[in-house]
Amino acid sequence: MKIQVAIDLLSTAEALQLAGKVAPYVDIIELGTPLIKAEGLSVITAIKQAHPDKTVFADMKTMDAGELEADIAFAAGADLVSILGAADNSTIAGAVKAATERGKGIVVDLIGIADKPARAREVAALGVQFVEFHAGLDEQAQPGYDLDVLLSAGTASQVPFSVAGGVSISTIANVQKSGAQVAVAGGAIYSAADPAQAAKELQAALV
Ligand SMILES: O=C(CO)[C@H](O)[C@H](O)COP(=O)(O)O
Repeated sequence: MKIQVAIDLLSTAEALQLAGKVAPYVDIIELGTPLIKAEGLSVITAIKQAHPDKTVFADMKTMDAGELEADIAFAAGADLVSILGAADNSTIAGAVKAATERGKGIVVDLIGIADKPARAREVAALGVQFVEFHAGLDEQAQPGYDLDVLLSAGTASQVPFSVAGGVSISTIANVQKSGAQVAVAGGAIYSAADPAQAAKELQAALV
């Protein structure tokens, strides 16, 4: 299983600093949606230039104009771009077209989707690289939030998937057992007193 650090900070300087600390322990560096909105596509270029050996994930959360939005993120240096699972299939297909032309990949984010396994199977058939089983920050903050529900849905989908939704050192073993290809960790790394140590411990917890 790969580890993806989600950088939900708000400046390129902070993102570069964090990425510099944790890069040795992660496979994928994600530029979070708030970061891209705050800094623009230039943050993607800055991170890719600093870490050309890492997969750079632009969390665009695109809902429309899939081909155009994916293409501008790829042109800026992204290797993977997220499109929302709630988008029309034509939006996802357009993004996959842009990815294919550039030799890159699309990840569909199932945030807000009720029947995640069913939608995962539909979008997998459109040629996406993997599907993200995702409970967003607001959903995680609600009482009764349970990551295991997300993990069970991922396993049931029988398609290549990642998991995002409060993944931490106490849950990463269960994420791996679920069969996920990628564990996404944001706050567990960027809010840690020592982000490099936190990322190192997540990596060391993998079997
Ligand atoms: O995409 C996101 C929010 O929409 C986050 O990056 C994702 O949820 C991972 O962060 P955390 O591990 O803190 O939940």
